[in-house]
Amino acid sequence: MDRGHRAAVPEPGEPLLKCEQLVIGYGGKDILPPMDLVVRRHQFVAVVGRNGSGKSTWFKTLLGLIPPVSGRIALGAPHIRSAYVPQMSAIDSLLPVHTRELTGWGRLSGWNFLRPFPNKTDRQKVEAALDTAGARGIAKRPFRDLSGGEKQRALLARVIATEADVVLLDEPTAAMDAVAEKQTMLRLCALAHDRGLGVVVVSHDLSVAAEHADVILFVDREHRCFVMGDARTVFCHPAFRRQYGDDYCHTAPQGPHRGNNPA
Ligand SMILES: Nc1ncnc2c1ncn2[C@@H]1O[C@H](COP(=O)(O)OP(=O)(O)OP(=O)(O)O)[C@@H](O)[C@H]1O
Repeated sequence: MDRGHRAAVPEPGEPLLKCEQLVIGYGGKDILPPMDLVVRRHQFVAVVGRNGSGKSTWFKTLLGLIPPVSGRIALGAPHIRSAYVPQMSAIDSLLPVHTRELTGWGRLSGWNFLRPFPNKTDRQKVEAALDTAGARGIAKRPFRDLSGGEKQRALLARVIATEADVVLLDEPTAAMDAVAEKQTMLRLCALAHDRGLGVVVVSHDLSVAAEHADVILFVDREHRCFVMGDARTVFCHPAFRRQYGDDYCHTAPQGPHRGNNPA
């Protein structure tokens, strides 16, 4: 298993996003117990769990799209900004825009939507984001004509263009082939480790999550629990084995528990 890129991983830094006794759910009814965790700069967090376990609900709560049942979400500092890539099924595929324009939307905030990117800095940031996401080859193509994996690359470019401090990506490689998935995970690693973002990714590919993430968050709505730690800590935990069996524990890469302690 390729873990060479970890050698240069800096220690997790400044807290970006904090969950303090956060309880998520719908209509005031919780689906998981209270959660305390911190997403830090330079950290790549993978969120795993069976279908319906609460991963997207957690993301939506972090983004303010769903109110918490109780507890608190806090930014590490007032200037911290977050950005989100939803699941593919949540994206309107009929969007009448090209990839470059879509990436430019990542630069929109406040009243900026009134000007179609005349600003040189914005244009440069968009081009850089297309390169970073590996989306230059599809920059001129209409979003609606792209394949599923290409659409995901375009959305990655858009989220990079935001220059957010913490990015939340819900299954960003679900439609990609194995090569594109690996490239994308390495790009996300570079965003975290080299550029110092906090990167949080929902993934159903446990091997890929184990290979790339510094920290794994396992969510289990059925048994109302979650486990957080490095791949071995999580994959060998009884709660995880109850859902996924023992195989992942036997093959889990060994690595330091990077620690993601409550604030
Ligand atoms: N608006 C809603 N009202 C009530 N329950 C909901 C609502 N949206 C989702 N749920 C339920 O909350 C639970 C968690 O859903 P969520 O979408 O967070 O799961 P997930 O872990 O992201 O699943 P998947 O891997 O399939 O994307 C599910 O049982 C789902 O049916």
